[in-house]
Amino acid sequence: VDLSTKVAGLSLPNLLFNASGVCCQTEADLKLMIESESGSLITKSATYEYREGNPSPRYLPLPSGLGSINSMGLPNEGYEYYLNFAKNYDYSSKKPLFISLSGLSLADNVKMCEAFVAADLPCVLEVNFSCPNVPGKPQLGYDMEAMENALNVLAPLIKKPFGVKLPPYFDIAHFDTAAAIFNKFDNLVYVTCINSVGNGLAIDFETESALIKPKDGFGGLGGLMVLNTALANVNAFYRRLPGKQVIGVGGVTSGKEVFLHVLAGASAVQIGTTLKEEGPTVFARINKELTDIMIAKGYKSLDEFRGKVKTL
Ligand SMILES: O=C(O)c1[nH]c(=O)[nH]c(=O)c1Cl
Repeated sequence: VDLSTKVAGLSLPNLLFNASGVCCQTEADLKLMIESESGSLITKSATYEYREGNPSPRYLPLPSGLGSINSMGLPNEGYEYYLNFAKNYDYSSKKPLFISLSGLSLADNVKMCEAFVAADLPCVLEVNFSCPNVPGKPQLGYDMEAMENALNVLAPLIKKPFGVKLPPYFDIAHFDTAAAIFNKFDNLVYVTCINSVGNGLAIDFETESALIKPKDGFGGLGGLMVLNTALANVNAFYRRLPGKQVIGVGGVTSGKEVFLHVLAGASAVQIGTTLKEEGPTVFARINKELTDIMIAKGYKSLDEFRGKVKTL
């Protein structure tokens, strides 16, 4: 069976890669991704300056096994580190490169995009709209006016095809409003759904304490528990963004959830919590599981069932 796919004009030998933030902060992490059976790789969201991030514990798998919680606080090496990585990347390799940018202000996003545009590299830029915005204001992805203003500045600046990373939405009117904004930008060629489900709280029964240190224990939720929200966001934007693509992420533990993400409309599928817990061998395992599922169901390629989720 053929697990290859195209996203933003890039050809991926298979549809799987890392969720931004997992196994992608340092060159050592990114080397593990290059050596893995993933079809691509994306860097940790970059800010203009290096960031240490929040105090630990700041990421934990949940005792229930149903997912994870994190309040990393955007730890990253600073955008020039990833620009340098992108300049030295072997673009003749079969794995295309995605770069995630998450400026703490529109001005920072502009400066970082200008630097990448000036370098004119084959990697694809993805702007993270789930990034913390002005304190006291909602994250960019939940401020529709601010999101449109940012795209009015960044889309023309980036010029080439690019993508955005979106928080989960939970209201049909929000899917409609967000999609109407994205449809105004021709070079916004894909959306990645979903980022973690924001501001969950994990409490330990024995110690009666929050599990993570930052933000009184509040953090983004990932893993199997967010699968159905992820599938809804993938399918909602698949239906609303004709001519654009969706990268699905959220809740992937096996080939089965990858199959569901593609049924919902995903062109590629990212793995976060399960990659963090299992390591990069997860890609070989899940590619095999998906292959077995496709053989059992009689599909030879992803196109045969992409977006074909039935309704009753
Ligand atoms: O705390 C983080 O670094 C973080 N954590 C997430 O779950 N999603 C993000 O986009 C970011 Cl930027």
